[in-house]
Amino acid sequence: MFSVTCVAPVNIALIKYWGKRNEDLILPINDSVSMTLRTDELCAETTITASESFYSNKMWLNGEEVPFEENTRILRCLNEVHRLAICAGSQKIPLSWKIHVKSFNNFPTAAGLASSAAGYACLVYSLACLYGIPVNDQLTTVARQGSGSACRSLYGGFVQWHRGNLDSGCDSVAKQVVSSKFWPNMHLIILVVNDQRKNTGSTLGMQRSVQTSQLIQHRADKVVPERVNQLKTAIHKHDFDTFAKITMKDSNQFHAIAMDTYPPCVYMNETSHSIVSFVHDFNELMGSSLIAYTFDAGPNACLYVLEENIPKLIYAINKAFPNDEESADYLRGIPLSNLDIQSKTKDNIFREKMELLKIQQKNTLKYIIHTKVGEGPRLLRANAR
Ligand SMILES: Nc1ncnc2c1ncn2[C@@H]1O[C@H](COP(=O)(O)OP(=O)(O)OP(=O)(O)O)[C@@H](O)[C@H]1O
Ligand SMILES: C[C@@](O)(CCOP(=O)(O)OP(=O)(O)O)CC(=O)O
Repeated sequence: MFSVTCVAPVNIALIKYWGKRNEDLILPINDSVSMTLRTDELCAETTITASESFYSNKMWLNGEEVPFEENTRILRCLNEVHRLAICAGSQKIPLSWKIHVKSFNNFPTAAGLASSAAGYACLVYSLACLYGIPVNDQLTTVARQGSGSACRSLYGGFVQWHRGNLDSGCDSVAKQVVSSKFWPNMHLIILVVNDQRKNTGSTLGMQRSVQTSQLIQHRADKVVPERVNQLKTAIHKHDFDTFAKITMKDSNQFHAIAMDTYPPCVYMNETSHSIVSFVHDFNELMGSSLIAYTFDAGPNACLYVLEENIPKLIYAINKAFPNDEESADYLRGIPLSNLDIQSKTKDNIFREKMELLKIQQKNTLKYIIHTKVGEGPRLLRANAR
């Protein structure tokens, strides 16, 4: 009996993947670029056991058994890893042995917080560790077939998923742009507006967009290629202002396409839109873009911010989105206590500016997660008995 336990991170796209040119192989119509988050706050943890005595493949997600043999995405990942093991001549364990997969997410599943990205990246990475095959660009083509965005979670830092041109999908791979060490003070504040299961999943939503949106092809052909280059240049130069503008514009364009879909996919809600206004008001008052928002297929806001600007941002969030609770349950993740938020209340000019922010109703945010750029998946344990 062999078993491995691994963790894999979530990634949040700056340039969004939305639309497939091949549904089975999960081949996208455009490149995308993301930032991988550290695993301390958001991760999937997966244990895979292979044994000669298991009769069938089984899987449990967050403690509940879920179908394995009926899930074509999981089967495809397993078959592809087997194929790579054969190609690599790896004979660590017999491919005929059945496996049991147990996976947990330490955050809400299927709520628009990229659980499928962390989950499939963790599954594929764990299979690679189990069968002794290397983690490289080829492995990202396997994670891609679990969930498109999962291919980007196999690397840390900033990652580009190249759409590729081949029908086989061999060139539709993720590659690291820069490691997490390159911009270590890049943090993320997630404003959780709703952590319930969402209405239209990404898979169905983007399928409908490809079929009905007249804007989507223009985005893929004309807008994204230029944006990807500009964003990568901004990352290489540590140019937060440009990084922020591109990120916000791309989030807005993705939601414009979701709305151009027929029937429309409405992912953002009233609170999401008030967060957008808040960020623009804050940046305007500060005289440059200190925060960038992005929204995936749900109402929750991901705010990119440099570490040195977090005290200002948290002060402003508390002002504009007042909350009765200030417990650890409301402010989750990297502790804010060691950040000098109080000193901002003594800065008169800053305080006066913050008086101009529009105040929302109390308790509109459910909770806040503070995290930062992080590394790719890692092996926690391996056992042989
Ligand atoms: N740890 C995991 N291991 C394996 N599969 C997982 C795991 N977590 C989630 N999944 C799969 O991903 C599905 C959820 O994907 P879905 O795209 O609906 O939500 P999401 O990834 O949280 O949101 P989004 O992709 O819009 O950010 C689950 O139903 C399950 O099939
Ligand atoms: C809005 C997004 O988060 C969409 C993610 O879509 P998925 O990767 O969940 O879709 P499938 O490939 O069908 O599994 C944007 C992004 O992460 O790039």
